[in-house]
Amino acid sequence: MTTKFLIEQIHKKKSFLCIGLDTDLDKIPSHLLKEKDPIFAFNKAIIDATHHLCVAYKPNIAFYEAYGIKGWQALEKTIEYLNKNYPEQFTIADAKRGDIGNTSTRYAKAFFEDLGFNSITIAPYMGKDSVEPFLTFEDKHTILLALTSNQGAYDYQTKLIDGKELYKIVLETSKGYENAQNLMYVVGATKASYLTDIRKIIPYNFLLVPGVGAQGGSLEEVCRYGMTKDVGLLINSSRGIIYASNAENFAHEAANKAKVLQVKMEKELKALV
Ligand SMILES: O=C(O)c1cc(=O)[nH]c(=O)n1[C@@H]1O[C@H](COP(=O)(O)O)[C@@H](O)[C@H]1O
Repeated sequence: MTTKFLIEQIHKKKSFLCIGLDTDLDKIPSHLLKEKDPIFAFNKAIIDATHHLCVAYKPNIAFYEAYGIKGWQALEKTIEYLNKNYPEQFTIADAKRGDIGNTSTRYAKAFFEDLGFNSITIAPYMGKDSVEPFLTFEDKHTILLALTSNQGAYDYQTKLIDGKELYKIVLETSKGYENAQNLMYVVGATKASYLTDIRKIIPYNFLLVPGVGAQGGSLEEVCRYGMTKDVGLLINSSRGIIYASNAENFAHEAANKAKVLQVKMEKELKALV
């Protein structure tokens, strides 16, 4: 998917919401457990009920790998369902991969070609040759972890190297990678106050911003400091939407939670024009 198409979808739907499909058998409504594939049944219901309120879905791969081959099959069915029925949705494999070049090439093939995701999250730690294999795919996006939402982000990411924070070095260095136009970055919503500095380094790139809802980040603050004239933001919420209810009408309740965020986003988009 091109970035231009993603921006068009954001304006069409008046939303830059990404719904995280962090599907956990211990948390989904118990009536689904008798389904042949409870993970897919849950995802399908959530997607069908929320697709008009969001522009992206982000399955976190850990939640599928945790169930072995069955989890992997549920992931495959979910991305196939999205690509077939809602091809306008931007899909993110939250896999946080990155390895030596020839291994990264295989990861890229797995998520971009075999599974058909539009994008993947990547850890920058192993450097240029671990990231560039993902960037060679046209109209696929590599979402590099810059400043993450968790407490551990302060262990390394904000540490100074020659007087500069490590996350700033990640941003500046990656701008020089081949096909850097295919880069997006992760910045946690809990780190909104850093966004002014971040936008000085990457004024245009899209940011994937997790951490609103369950982790306590503020959508309004993220928009205040991180929004660009082309929006430039995909704000993710996972648990806060998909586990809104355990009742039979869980998908409807999830849509209600998504709607609350979409309405706030519509307001932010109005202020932009
Ligand atoms: O790459 C991510 O998506 C990510 C980066 C980050 O810094 N923080 C973060 O929470 N995430 C992911 O975003 C989702 C957040 O989920 P909720 O806290 O339930 O909304 C999870 O899938 C996390 O793995």
